[in-house]
Amino acid sequence: MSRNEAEALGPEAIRALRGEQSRAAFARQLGVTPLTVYRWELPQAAAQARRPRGRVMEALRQLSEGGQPALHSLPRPSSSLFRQDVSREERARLSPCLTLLQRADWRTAEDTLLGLLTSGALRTPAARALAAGGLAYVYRWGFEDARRAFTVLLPHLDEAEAGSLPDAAAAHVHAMAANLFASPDGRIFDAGKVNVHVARAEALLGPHVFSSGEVRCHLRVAELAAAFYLGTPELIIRQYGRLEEALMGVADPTLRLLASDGVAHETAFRGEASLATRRFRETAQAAARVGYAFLEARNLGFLAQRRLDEACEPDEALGLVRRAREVAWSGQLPRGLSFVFAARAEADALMRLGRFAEAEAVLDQAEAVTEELRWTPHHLVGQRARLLYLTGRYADIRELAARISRYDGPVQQPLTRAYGCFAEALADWAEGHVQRAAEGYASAHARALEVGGWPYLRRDSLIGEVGTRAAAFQLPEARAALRRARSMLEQFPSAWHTALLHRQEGLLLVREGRWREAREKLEASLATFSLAGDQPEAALTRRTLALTARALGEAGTETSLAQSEEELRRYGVTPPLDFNADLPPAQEAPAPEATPRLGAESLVVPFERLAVRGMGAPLIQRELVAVLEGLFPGRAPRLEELDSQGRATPLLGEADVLANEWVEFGDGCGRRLRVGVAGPLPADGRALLSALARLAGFALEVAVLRGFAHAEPPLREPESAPEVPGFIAASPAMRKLKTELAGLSGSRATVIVTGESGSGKEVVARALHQLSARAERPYVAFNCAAVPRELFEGQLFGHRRGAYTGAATDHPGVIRTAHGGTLFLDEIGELPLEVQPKLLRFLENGEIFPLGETRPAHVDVRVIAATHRDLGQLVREGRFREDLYYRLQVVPVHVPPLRERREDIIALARHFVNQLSPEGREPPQLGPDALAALVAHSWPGNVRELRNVIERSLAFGSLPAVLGADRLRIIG
Ligand SMILES: Nc1ncnc2c1ncn2[C@@H]1O[C@H](COP(=O)(O)OP(=O)(O)OP(=O)(O)O)[C@@H](O)[C@H]1O
Repeated sequence: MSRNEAEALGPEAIRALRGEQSRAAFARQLGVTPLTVYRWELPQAAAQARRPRGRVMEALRQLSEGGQPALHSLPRPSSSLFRQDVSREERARLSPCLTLLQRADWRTAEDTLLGLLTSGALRTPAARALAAGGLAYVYRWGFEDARRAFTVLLPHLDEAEAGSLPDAAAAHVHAMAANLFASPDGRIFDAGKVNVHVARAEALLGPHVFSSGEVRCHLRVAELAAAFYLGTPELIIRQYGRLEEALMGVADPTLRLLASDGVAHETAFRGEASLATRRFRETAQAAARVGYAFLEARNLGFLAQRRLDEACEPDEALGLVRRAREVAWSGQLPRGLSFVFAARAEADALMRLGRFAEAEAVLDQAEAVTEELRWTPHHLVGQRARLLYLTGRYADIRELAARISRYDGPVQQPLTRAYGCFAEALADWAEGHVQRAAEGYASAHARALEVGGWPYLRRDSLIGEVGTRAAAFQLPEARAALRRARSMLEQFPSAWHTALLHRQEGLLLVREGRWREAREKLEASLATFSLAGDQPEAALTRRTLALTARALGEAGTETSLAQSEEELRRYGVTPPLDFNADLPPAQEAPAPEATPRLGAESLVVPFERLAVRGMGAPLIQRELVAVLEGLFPGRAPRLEELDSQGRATPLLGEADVLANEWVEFGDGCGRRLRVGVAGPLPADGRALLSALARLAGFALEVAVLRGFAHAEPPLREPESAPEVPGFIAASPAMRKLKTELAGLSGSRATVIVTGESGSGKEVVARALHQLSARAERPYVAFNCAAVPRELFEGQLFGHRRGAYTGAATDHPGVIRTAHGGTLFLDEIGELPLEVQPKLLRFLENGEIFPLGETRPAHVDVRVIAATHRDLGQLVREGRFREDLYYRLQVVPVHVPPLRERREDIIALARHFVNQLSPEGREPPQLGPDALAALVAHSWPGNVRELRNVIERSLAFGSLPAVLGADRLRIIG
């Protein structure tokens, strides 16, 4: 290379070549570190200044000639990069710290790292950042203290953002930051920032970054935690399996433990309850072996809750929580959200033993922690409300409800309000306002669904709704709630909740006049509560049972009633209102006509047939019907699937014979089925039908567990996505999209809608608004491509009169106009570069600076952006800011092109024909040839093109009765 060329690439030339790119981006392009670029740009005389040499110089020269650097000819980044950035001495000092972290020896690691950072022994920025990252790791994962961790990491995060750290160190810092922003602490938690830092770290990761497998695993841990704390099931589902996959490349034992904790939660969320229990147990045990107190305690708390759901003895759960307290929370570690979860299990266990005062003290402690963390109080509402209910403090439940509904903290606000609604319903129920209580439970359920599906609140609300609807004599509604509650319990099983549901069902059966079946349910409830060691609830069920027996005119009921009430008094439980007290005494239907008795031996062969392993679901269903045909000849057995409203879809059997003896059952994955025969059946015939249906239910569940049937547990009932007027979604892809939109309706998360031009992005945005809790507030659409650059900022953020030439009046700006509602930013890719940081700021903290105003304005707006362009490409071209890009990607929604969802074509065409036909005239039918032509076309202009075709066909000539293919004139 000539001397001239070398001189041409002095600091100035390099800065010019870099242009608007960050040092990190420029360095990545050349395969060097940002520090190297920084040194190239120093004045030649500076001590640290360097000049590019060799193949890097060659690449720079290609760049300066307008070409792309031939990256393959550059030295591949290698682990030596780390050697360059951190001196040999520093490495020797840092490496033992890594070992300490891997051994979960937090105290020594803290001492050593603090010593290194304060002694001045680490001089390079990379070494200091790595040490600080390690210390933050100690605080976050060793001591569950995200705030302290943050303070340590923050200065280095700034360096990483500024591009002044080498890639490897910056990747580590971003990964740690992602984990901190995913911490359950109301002052810190920010899912958008998690996204940003995950993306930054990922962009920097490469084979040259030491322990990149570990960093990736950390990123997955952060993403999963953020999804959980944000509480959006769609986001959680998106993470399924990713953490486990990332774990495969990890050797670090501490990190493996941390990740297995996340995997256990994911398993629980998927409804694989027993596997989740096993994972919590294994993680707790493994953490105990290495002396990792925080993780042991945390998993013991979850294990205790799982065991309570599985109906273990409360003493066992208390033992688990006691151990958790011993290892972590008797002064050793600060109390974070893990403490709250453990305390919740503890309070639950204590209440089962009737130790209400102790339970209350535990709940008080836990509540103090949530307040300190500025975290949502909803985790404790269920336990607190139940405690108040059992001890007869109904006014306090109302007070609790009001307090929860007022919660205005930063996390899961709508969900917390839904819990408030739940507590209010309980207060109504306790005071006998059954109708209002039923509505309250229904509304808590609906809100939980709206804000992302929350299964546990839905389960509890549905159980409450069964009893209250029954008490209010709304029997079909009670049945519908029962069906949905059972389906929820199959996906999120809990023996204790099943016992509660049985009791509610008992109440419903009484109201339906089916007293004997009610007794059976109540006995089942009693047995399960006793199994779960819940003495007060068992006593309550015993009392209900005694009341039922009394109504049936049985002898000795007064004694058992008195005994159960005495037992309740001993525990300090106030007996609730007896909702059946005003019913007339039971009058059971006469015994059906005598038919031959069915003995136990008649069960053997049917059981054998149904219990054959290896059958898939369709075979089991057929076998069930065949078995019933054999057992009940001439009674035309049928099998049907039910939706939550009780609407039946026939699956098997003769549809034209009336079946009137039905038994409902579940397939263990949320589907409700029913099997019926023409009745009436004798009592033992009905018992046999029930037994076979149950067995078939188990067989179906086993088939699913063994992988003989495909079962994606439905996360919400299929009818949960309500209709949106004018939004056509006939294809499976669009129906799924609509369900997703309904799931997102309660969150404020920014949504980005992508899809080809004319595919319906704006329609999707509008539907999302209409489905959301903001539906009654403004929806404002703003097309970024339609506004001249110079007016852009004023139009978006508002301006005062005279703020710039031409601003003749005050303008509130579209953001303020949308306050409380939704802002749709169409063609976001056209957003001028200079406006992008301002929009980013608004997305991050809801603050805008209108032109000409001195103070920022706070606005509550949910932003939906849309683009038909490849934003990633715009980022690479430097036309769209990377940070804004990641900020927008919190919830991406893709609208497929029309050619990929042909099932929508006819539905859309009919919709447009109806919409565009002149008013007062009968819209024409689409002829068969027209339908065929519509379906055959490839629709490059998507739905817009389809709309235009229909519009054109209606515009010319008189309106025919049938629109034929000739009138459509599809072009192309
Ligand atoms: N699912 C749908 N149901 C009813 N109408 C639809 C649907 N999808 C699209 N349309 C109609 O098709 C036309 C184009 O839709 P829209 O403007 O939402 O597309 P877009 O993807 O935002 O287009 P662009 O990228 O050009 O802005 C509109 O008239 C809209 O009403």
